[in-house]
Amino acid sequence: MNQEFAVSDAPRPLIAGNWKMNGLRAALQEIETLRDAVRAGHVGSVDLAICPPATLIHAAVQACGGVLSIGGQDCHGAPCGAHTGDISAEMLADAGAGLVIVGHSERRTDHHESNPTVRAKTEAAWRAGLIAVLCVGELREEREEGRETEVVGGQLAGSVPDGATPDNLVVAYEPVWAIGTGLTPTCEDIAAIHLFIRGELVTRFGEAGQGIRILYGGSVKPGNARELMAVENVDGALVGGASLKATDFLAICACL
Ligand SMILES: O=C[C@H](O)COP(=O)(O)O
Repeated sequence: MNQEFAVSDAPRPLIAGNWKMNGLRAALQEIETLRDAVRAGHVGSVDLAICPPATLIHAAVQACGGVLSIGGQDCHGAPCGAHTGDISAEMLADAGAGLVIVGHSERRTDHHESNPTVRAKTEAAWRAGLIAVLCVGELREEREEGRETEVVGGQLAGSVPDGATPDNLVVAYEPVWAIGTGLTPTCEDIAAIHLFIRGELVTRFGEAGQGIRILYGGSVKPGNARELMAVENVDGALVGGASLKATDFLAICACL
């Protein structure tokens, strides 16, 4: 690693909330609370994003007043066509989204999404001008077998297209066993796998790989965020449950 670059030009942190399948229109109040906090100067030098359900994206874009990014939780690889129930990256962009989560473990599990599928979705995001927040992470048994770098390395190699830059890609490391469980890896374990991911990105993309943000996700809460966000090569967080309430989300942001 280029230590001088890492110290002087560390990426600006990103705290992204993934609401998953939660949120009716009343939840837009949470977006308004975040907007007001940013406008009041209560959020420091950190980028904020919320990925609500697709039904709320357009309204969330209106509610956020341009002071935080709104994103999708998934997109199809094609721009349009006979894919009932799916949403294209172009549709997300048309609704005002600036980013989209791809390859979340809940999509990889529930919808059997493979690495080539995630790669196609990432390319679709880029085609539509969106930042792809690409998720990787091992299962509990893979961690217990000491295979986490093998698994994550395979996901990166298979899912990340050529041409990644800090402006079009964010990687989110989310150990599947830590999602929604209240469990988190140790800081040493997070440091080790984030360093591994950084190395893979630099090997493949050169200096651009130094600037690609690597988020940690999995049971990030106000009570543990400070310690998790202080880990080297952790450039922010992908937050699930604790992003549903603006007060919790802002408390996490305050830890950076
Ligand atoms: O996308 C977010 C992650 O799946 C983390 O969810 P969680 O914070 O509820 O564990």
